[in-house]
Amino acid sequence: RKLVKTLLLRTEELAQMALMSGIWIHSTLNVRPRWRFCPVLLGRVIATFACSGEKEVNLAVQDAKAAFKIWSQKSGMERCRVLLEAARIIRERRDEIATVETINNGKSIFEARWDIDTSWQCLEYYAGLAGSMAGEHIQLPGGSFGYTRREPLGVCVGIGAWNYPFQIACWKSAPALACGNAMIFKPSPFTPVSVLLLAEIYTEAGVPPGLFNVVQGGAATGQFLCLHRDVAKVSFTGSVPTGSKIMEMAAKGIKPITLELGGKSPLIIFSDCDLENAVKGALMANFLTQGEVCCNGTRVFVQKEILEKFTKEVVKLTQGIKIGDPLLEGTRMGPLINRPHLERVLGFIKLAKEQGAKVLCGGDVYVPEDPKLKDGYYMRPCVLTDCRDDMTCVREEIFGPVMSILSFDTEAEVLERANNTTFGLAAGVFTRDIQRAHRVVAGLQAGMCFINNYNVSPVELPFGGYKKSGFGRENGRVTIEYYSQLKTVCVEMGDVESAF
Ligand SMILES: NC(=O)c1ccc[n+]([C@@H]2O[C@H](COP(=O)([O-])OP(=O)(O)OC[C@H]3O[C@@H](n4cnc5c(N)ncnc54)[C@H](O)[C@@H]3O)[C@@H](O)[C@H]2O)c1
Ligand SMILES: NCCCC=O
Repeated sequence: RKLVKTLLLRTEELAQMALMSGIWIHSTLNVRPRWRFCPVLLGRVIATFACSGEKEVNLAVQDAKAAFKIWSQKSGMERCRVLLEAARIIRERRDEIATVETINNGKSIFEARWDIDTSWQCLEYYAGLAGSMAGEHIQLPGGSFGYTRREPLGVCVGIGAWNYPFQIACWKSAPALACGNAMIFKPSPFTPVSVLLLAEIYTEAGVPPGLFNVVQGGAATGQFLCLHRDVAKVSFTGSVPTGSKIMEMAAKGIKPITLELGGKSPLIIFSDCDLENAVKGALMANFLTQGEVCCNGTRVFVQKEILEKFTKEVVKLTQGIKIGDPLLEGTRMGPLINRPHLERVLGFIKLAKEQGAKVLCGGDVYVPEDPKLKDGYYMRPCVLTDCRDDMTCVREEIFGPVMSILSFDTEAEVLERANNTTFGLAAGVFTRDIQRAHRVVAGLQAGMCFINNYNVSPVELPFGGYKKSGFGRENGRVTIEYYSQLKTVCVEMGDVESAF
């Protein structure tokens, strides 16, 4: 807790520095237990974080177990009040948290505020459910009966990706805490800062000490958490390869897991769509958070009749996206997370060109005029056309601002092509034909489907993937199932009828 406090002080300094100079954090250092890692700001180290090793993970689990004993005995309404208070504090500190998140990740302050909104909304939503969680009463012969109790799992672990650091921590911890669990959260070492504010806020709202604990570090720290015998569940957000490792570790302890993994989602634009909305939807589907969004609709299938018109409008709007200092109100695209990732994304574009795609705009490094931003990992958002289904840019998750446009003729054809992927996180359809919209969505192999919009995140709706995009859900009522277990109690009101 002492460490967290020190880091919180550091976070305040960070926010101050950011406000003064318009900057961002990036961290590219190797992270191993007991090593220290340093997010870097404009080439300067801005904070130093200690990686948690086995000893620290054990301490966090020990604290969480103690807190669980207290928290799990509280009534749903008592938990509800604490979560509502935490939601209120997040709302009150929205701009401050958004500023820290912008520094943490590089996304525009405009967008970071949306993330903070979907964060406090999530806490409010599960606060509302906490008080109404209940089991069933089942009548049996002879006056006997049974009932079920919905019980928490124990100490849950949350492991987060770097693209939505604060939001991911809230989407995992809110349902976990509402169900009566404790949570230990490990953010990505690229974005270690903002979740510390969440820990502070939960404490201020009244959760017992240790109930929401943050440990810092990378893969090794994550492994200590996943393999710990007293950890009851792991909820993971990240890439498919890491998700597969989490599954292996969980299998050793027969632990339930939630996996929120990557995607290569289709966005289908039929010729009868409202073109203006479809164009706006395509930008929403591709360029939020510098394109570093798991559910992005990066395979944009456009019906041939409107291909030219749609493409022209998309390119026009894409070229108008304001790139720059993410802390400025007018900016809509900041720098990518770090240099290796920027290079990886540019590599995908190079390969796309080699494979026959045409770059209609962007796809190159962007150097802002402001000299203090010159070392940022900026690129201009890219629209690719002449794409084919077999190209690497159409098959693999790029996780950057790169939209691939493909054309199609018929509904049956596009549905087959849209589903021809190992991923299944999201999908979108733009059409004015209501029957077609629902018919196509029913045929899409994706967990989160949008009709006539894209990448909106109402916390009331379950979010999660099909196929290699994972399983389990975040948000919505169903997530209660993933953070609780049912105990059945069978009550005999008569005498024992013995076989012996
Ligand atoms: N489906 C979703 O909700 C969702 C949301 C955001 C990001 N993502 C996906 O996340 C990926 C990008 O995020 P990333 O680069 O941070 O992913 P990543 O898999 O590299 O890392 C995710 C987290 O796992 C930790 N980790 C790495 N190796 C580990 C191991 N062996 N054991 C335990 N923990 C380990 C990392 O430190 C980090 O905290 C993309 O594929 C994106 O699509 C999915
Ligand atoms: N707003 C939800 C984004 C989750 C994926 O990256």
